Amino acid sequence: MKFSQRLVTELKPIWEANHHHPFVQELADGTLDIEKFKFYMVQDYVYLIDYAKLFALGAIKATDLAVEGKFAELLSETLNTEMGLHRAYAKEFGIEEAELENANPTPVTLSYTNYMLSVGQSGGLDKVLVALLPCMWSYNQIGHLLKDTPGAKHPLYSNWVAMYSDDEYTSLTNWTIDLLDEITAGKSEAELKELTEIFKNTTRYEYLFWDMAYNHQDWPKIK
Ligand SMILES: Cc1ncc(CN)c(N)n1
Repeated sequence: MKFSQRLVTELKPIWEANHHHPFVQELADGTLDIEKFKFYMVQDYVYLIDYAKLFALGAIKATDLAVEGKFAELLSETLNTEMGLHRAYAKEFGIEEAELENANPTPVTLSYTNYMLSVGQSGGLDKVLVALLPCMWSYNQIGHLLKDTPGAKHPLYSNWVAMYSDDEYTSLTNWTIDLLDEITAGKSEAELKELTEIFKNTTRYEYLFWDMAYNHQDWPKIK
């Protein structure tokens, strides 16, 4: 069995909990409170500033030129296309770009990005991949799940659904999954277990991120 198939089989309950989170469900129904979406969008922008660096780490740790180039493409897509969507939303909400960029990360945002970056910096390409993959892969699946829901026609949420179900995003996600399968073929059970733990942690962070956005979880208001 390919390692990617093993991951989704082993982690099915968490994986599906992400798909069924109320934030995602209400996005699909088009009933999500706009204030929750705004809070999410700002936090997601701050998240992506650091997440994009994982692709730079992928390029550093790549052992061939084609892989290095693809990570450069992923970095560029994140900074320009994906974050471009957030900048367009911010404009619509009257949020200045500087405000977006300098927003204070919540405890969950900070912990999630710090975890990924620390795993990515200390490990090889395999660890970079399992750290970053739940983010891409779960959003691509959610994008496809939402393609035929009212959310895909919603005046505000349709662009979000279109971004993550898009062919380009799907093909970059599939490339990343295939690379993981390629470089994990032949690894020992102990190595695969360690990689599964990292993938599990970032999958759980995805859940925490939806929860943080849905419940507006921020730092305590103590001066
Ligand atoms: C928290 C989070 N996870 C995943 C994605 C998709 N790149 C995102 N924008 N934000």
